[in-house]
Amino acid sequence: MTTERLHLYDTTLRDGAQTQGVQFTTPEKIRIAQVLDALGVDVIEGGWPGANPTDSDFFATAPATRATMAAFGMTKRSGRSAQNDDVLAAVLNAGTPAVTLVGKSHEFHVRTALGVPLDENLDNIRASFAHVVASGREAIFDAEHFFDGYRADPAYALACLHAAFSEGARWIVLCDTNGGTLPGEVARTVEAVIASGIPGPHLGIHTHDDTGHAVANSLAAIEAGARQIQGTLNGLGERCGNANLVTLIPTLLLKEPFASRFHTGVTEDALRGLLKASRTLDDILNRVPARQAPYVGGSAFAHKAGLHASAIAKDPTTYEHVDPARVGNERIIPMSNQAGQSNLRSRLHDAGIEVAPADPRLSLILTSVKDRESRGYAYDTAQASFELLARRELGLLPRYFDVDRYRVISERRRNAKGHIVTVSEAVVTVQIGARRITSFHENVHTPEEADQGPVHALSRALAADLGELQGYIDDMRLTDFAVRITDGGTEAVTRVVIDSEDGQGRQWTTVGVSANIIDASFDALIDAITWKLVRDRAPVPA
Ligand SMILES: CC(=O)SCCNC(=O)CCNC(=O)[C@H](O)C(C)(C)COP(=O)(O)OP(=O)(O)OC[C@H]1O[C@@H](n2cnc3c(N)ncnc32)[C@H](O)[C@@H]1OP(=O)(O)O
Ligand SMILES: CC(=O)C(=O)O
Repeated sequence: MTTERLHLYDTTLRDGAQTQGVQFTTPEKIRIAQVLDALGVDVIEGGWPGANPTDSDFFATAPATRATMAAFGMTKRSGRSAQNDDVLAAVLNAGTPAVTLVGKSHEFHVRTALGVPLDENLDNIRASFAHVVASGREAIFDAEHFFDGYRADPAYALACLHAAFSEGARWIVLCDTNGGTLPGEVARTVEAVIASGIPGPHLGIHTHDDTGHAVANSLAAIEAGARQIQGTLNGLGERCGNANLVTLIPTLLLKEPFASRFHTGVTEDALRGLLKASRTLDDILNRVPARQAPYVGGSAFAHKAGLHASAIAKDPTTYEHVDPARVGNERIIPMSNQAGQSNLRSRLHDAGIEVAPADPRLSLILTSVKDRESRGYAYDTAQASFELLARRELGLLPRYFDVDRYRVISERRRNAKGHIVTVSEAVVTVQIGARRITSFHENVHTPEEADQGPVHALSRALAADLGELQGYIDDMRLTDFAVRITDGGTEAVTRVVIDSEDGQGRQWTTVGVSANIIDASFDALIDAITWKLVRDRAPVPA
């Protein structure tokens, strides 16, 4: 059966750059363009040349891509010709094969934001697209506020679309700029646009997520006939973001009615790189990946409840809508107070520990997990701490070292130049086999330096000298440290969760709980080091 082509248009580098708190550098934009190209999108909108130095630099140094590169700008301003509009000239001068111009299609915005007569806006759209088309570029019209405009004055909104289309625009993109439209209305409006004479294969959809419906609105537009979908990686974008391509792409490839009616430029193989593409963007933005992101989130295929884990062990399709491997994700059966023996045996198996179903120690481990969770621990993320707990109950945890004592002091004072600094000192004494080792670490930092401080000093002192074990932990690094005040039964306690990684690319999470934040951190640090020693099969010191 032949399928119809859907075109994916990415605007991470333009609308995504309008996300509050996001500021890409040129090298970052280049890297993201390469990720998008490898994924298989059709168009990469690189930014607005002339609007800021980064976007101009990007187009000057843009990587060669299989995807079509588009420069973004706006229709010409009133009072000058398209040829003499310097903003439009900068967009065309970027020399991209495609040019996207945003223009008004809502009479309220023409009157209020532009302050020009309605006919003049139509003339500006026509003149702009005639100019872009004459320059030999693929011309794309982003009809701003189209759905609101159509609701207010359908004839005028449609006239704006036809002004661009009649001058040769290849794509007419209906924008839900304020993100307030719902799927039913999107579908009806797209059908009306097609009925007005703009065929579906020339229609695109650009949605925002202000009601949480950006993806649903895009799908509604496709079902109604639109054939280009605009969106961003991880749903970046102005305010609440744009339609998330990381959600849309697998939906279009794996879900009906889309999978059997359409195809895109994304191959099955590239789809398996989806999680990596999403995480690369998080890495660049220094963001913690959203656990509950559809398809690619760390929890997207995490089966926490005992009943789920039990059925998953029999057949994963019982609780999974797609195979996680198809999007590069994996199944997790976490441990927690919601778990049963199926979760437990699955986690132990992942850790290389086989325990027979009837082994009474399974109940002891479960009881211990549930008891500790009631005191504030959380093992569904801290899988490494869970593994150590289980090994302890099973008598499989080597005794690598004992901590005799630690001391931490934090002092705020003025340094010799009169600047305020915080000095954190930590001393740790450990017993390793027959040796007793005392290590010291001091850091001096400004009050704003969040990655320094007493816990940092403590972790450095602890990892400074572990005798013959030192070689096993030298490549270890703490990557995240999260503190939460939680209700541990009768009173509030502090839960510290630490993420670590090593030179082999392994990442693991540990947890510590105490009324005292330093104690909680210390326990999580000890678990982090111990897990690394267990995984590296370090010999127990004599
Ligand atoms: C819906 C969207 O997300 S569209 C993309 C929006 N993105 C951005 O705005 C980011 C990049 N923008 C910028 O760097 C700047 O706004 C620039 C360089 C484009 C323009 O800067 P300035 O010349 O200082 O203008 P400013 O940003 O204050 O206002 C925009 C002007 O463009 C006009 N304008 C807005 N849309 C259009 C349009 N589609 N066609 C023609 N003119 C327009 C406005 O009426 C306003 O004109 P005015 O100054 O005469 O009132
Ligand atoms: C063009 C665009 O980004 C919008 O209308 O939302």
